[in-house]
Amino acid sequence: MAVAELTSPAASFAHNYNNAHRLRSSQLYVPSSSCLSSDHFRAIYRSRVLPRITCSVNQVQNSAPVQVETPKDKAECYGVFCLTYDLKAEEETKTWKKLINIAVSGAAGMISNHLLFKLASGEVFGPDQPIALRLLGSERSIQALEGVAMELEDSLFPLLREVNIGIDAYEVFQDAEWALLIGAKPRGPGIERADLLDINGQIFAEQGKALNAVASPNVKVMVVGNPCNTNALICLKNAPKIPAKNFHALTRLDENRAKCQLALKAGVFYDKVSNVTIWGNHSTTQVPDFLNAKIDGMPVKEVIKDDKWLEHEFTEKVQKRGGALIQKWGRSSAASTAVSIVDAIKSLVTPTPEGDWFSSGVYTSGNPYGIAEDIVFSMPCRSKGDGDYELVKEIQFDDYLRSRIAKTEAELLAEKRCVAHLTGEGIAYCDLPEDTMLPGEM
Ligand SMILES: NC(=O)C1=CN([C@@H]2O[C@H](COP(=O)(O)OP(=O)(O)OC[C@H]3O[C@@H](n4cnc5c(N)ncnc54)[C@H](OP(=O)(O)O)[C@@H]3O)[C@@H](O)[C@H]2O)C=CC1
Ligand SMILES: O=C([O-])CC(=O)C(=O)O
Repeated sequence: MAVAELTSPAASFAHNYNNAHRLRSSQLYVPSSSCLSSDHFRAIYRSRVLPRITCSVNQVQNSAPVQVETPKDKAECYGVFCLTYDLKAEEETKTWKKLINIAVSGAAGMISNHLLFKLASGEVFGPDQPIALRLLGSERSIQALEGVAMELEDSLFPLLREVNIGIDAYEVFQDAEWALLIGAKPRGPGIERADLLDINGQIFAEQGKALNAVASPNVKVMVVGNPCNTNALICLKNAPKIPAKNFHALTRLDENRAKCQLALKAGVFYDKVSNVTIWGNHSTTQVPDFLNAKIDGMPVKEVIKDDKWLEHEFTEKVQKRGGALIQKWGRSSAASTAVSIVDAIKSLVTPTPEGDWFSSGVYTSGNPYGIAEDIVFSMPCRSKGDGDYELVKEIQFDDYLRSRIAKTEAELLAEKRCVAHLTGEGIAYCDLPEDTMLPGEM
C-alpha cells in the first residue's frame, strides 16, 4: 500500500505525548489509518524500526512525497497496545499476576480468529492473568493481521496489555512463554502427503530454531498446524535448548469429538464422559480408546454393550469427523478447534480432576506403554496445574487396542522417516502407508 510522509504537527504531538506518557521507545509510528486530526493521535504508535509518521495516500490532501510501504520485518506493537500502562497502580485494587507472553502463528487464520479473543478475555489463563499477544503472520497475511489487531483493540479487554504483530519468528517469539503454532499450509488438491510433510515441516523446523534462540527457555509449545504430530517432532528437534517434554501436538479436539459421540450413544450429557484417551496420530489412524473410558464413572463397555459399534462406527466417526465437518461447512473446524486449544492449555495450567486424565500428543521418551521412542504420540496425561504433565500409568490394554495402537505408531514412524532431513537424522525416505490421511481428508 502506498503511504505518504507527514511532518509536524503530528510528529511534535507524538513527541509530547511520548514524554507525557513515558512511552517505552523514542521512535513513534502512526500507521496508515491515522491521519491529520489530533484526535487520531490519541493512539500513539511505537516502533523500533520505523521512525517516520505515515498515513494513507488517499487520505492526504497536500502533495507529500509518496513512498511504497515496505513489509514489516520486525514485530511491532499495535495501536493502543503501544501505550504505556501501569500494572503497579492497578495492583492496588486488583491482584494481577505477572504478565505472560503468548506467541501465536497463523494468527490471521480461521482458528486464531476464535482463539485470540478467548485468550484475551481471560477464559484461558484466568481473570487475574494479564497477557501480551505476539502474533506471527507473513507478507501474505500482514494486512489481515492488522485487521485482527484492530478488532482486539476495539474489544477493550482489560487483561490484554500488549499486541505485537510481525512476520519474523525470531522477532515475534521473543520471550514467549507459550507458543501456539497454528499456521501451516492446508493440503489442497494435488498435494501429496509427503509434499505436505516437507512444506509444513520446513515451517516448523524454522520456528523451532526461532523458539530455541529467543523464547523463554521453558516455553510451552502447542502445535496445531497439520500434520501436527510430526510438525511437533520437527519443531522440538530444532529446539534442543527447550525440554522436549514442553512440546504438544493438539489431539484434544479428537478427545472432545469422542466424548460427544459416546454421550450421544449412551443418552447422557457429555459431562458424564471421562477418561477418554486418543492414542497416536492426529490422522485417520488415531485410536479413540473406549476400553479405559468411563460414562458416569462406569467402564464404557458396561454402559454401551455393543462392541461392533465401538470398534467400527464410533471409531471411524471420530477419526473422520474433521472430513464430515468440511463437507457441511466447506472449510475445516475452526471454532471447535479453538475451544479444544483452550481446553488443552487449561488442562496444563489447572490440576487434573482426581481420577481423570486428558489426551495430548507428547514426546515418547520412557513411556510406560511400550510405544516406540522418539516420536510425538497422543497419550493419557495428568497435570498438577504447573504447565507440566505426567503420563497415566493405570491403563488397560487388550488385543484390539494394541493392534490399533501399532497401526498409528507405524504411520508416525513412517512420517518420521519422511522428515529425517528436517530433524537432523540424515536422508529422508518416504514410504507412507497408502491410507494415511488427515482427519479433514475424505
Ligand atoms: N490439530 C488439530 O486438531 C487441527 C489442526 N488444524 C490445522 O490447523 C491449521 C490452521 O487451520 P486454519 O486456521 O483453519 O487455517 P487457515 O487457512 O485459516 O490459516 C492458516 C494460516 O496458515 C498460514 N500459512 C503458513 N504457511 C502457509 C502456506 N504455505 N500457504 C498458506 N497458508 C500458510 C497462513 O498464515 P500466514 O500467511 O500468516 O502464514 C494462514 O493464515 C491447518 O494446518 C489445519 O489443518 C485444523 C483443525 C484441527
Ligand atoms: O484436516 C484438517 O485440516 C482438519 C483437522 O485436522 C480436523 O478437523 O481434525
